[in-house]
Amino acid sequence: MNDLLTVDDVFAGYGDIAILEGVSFRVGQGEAVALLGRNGVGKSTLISTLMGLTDVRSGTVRYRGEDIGKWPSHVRARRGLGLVSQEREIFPSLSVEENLVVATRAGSWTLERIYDLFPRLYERRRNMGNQLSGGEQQMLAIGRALIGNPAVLLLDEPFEGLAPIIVDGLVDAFRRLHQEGELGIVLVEQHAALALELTERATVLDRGRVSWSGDSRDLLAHPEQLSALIGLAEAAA
Ligand SMILES: Nc1ncnc2c1ncn2[C@@H]1O[C@H](COP(=O)(O)OP(=O)(O)OP(=O)(O)O)[C@@H](O)[C@H]1O
Repeated sequence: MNDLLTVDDVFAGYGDIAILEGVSFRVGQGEAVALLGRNGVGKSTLISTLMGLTDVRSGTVRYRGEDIGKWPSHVRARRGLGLVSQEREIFPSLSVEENLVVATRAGSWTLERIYDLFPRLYERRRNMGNQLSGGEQQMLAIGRALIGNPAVLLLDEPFEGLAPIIVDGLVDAFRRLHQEGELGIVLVEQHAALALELTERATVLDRGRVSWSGDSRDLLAHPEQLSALIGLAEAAA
């Protein structure tokens, strides 16, 4: 498989605070990788590192084989890294459609294709960003990332805080995106079992280091190992 993103032995953090200590990670085209671990182990920091938003002390981050360590985050976004952060980052005073239009970059993702994936956004296209439910905001955040026509989609806890029926809809959309096979997807998720069902491979972090990396099905088949890695409550979620 062609790797889109490759992280090799990265040490990174915020100013003098070291968070990631020797993390290696990769995602290829058409592949979904889960990023798991207890609260505060560095999952979001790794996503931020991929986007160029942390201070990298050593190690390399490559995109399509090219060292992108010096690329600012807006260049990474323009070249193909699409981020859906926990903050969602939609414009509250723009309509749904305007939010999508301002994020558009040329490629196969168009307004029509976004509305086909999320019919709810079509129904709400004239609503302002601040007039949306949490689930609709998350659909819009994912739509905004997709219409930027990324090669890699980075999803930081996309199902967090949403009602089960809304999560089901987002999970369906996730499966569809994955089946289309165009994107590399990184899924940060607290609900480990769900994340493992949705992905081929998983990386588990523990206090800034990789504690496990391998086939998602293997970890799903060994609940005792999963709970030892990430805690009983998270494994059962
Ligand atoms: N901007 C920041 N400046 C300083 N420290 C930070 C910053 N952001 C996060 N941290 C710290 O980095 C560590 C890792 O946080 P991070 O958000 O990456 O963990 P996480 O695994 O994503 O956790 P969660 O599941 O709770 O989101 C934590 O100790 C956190 O307090």
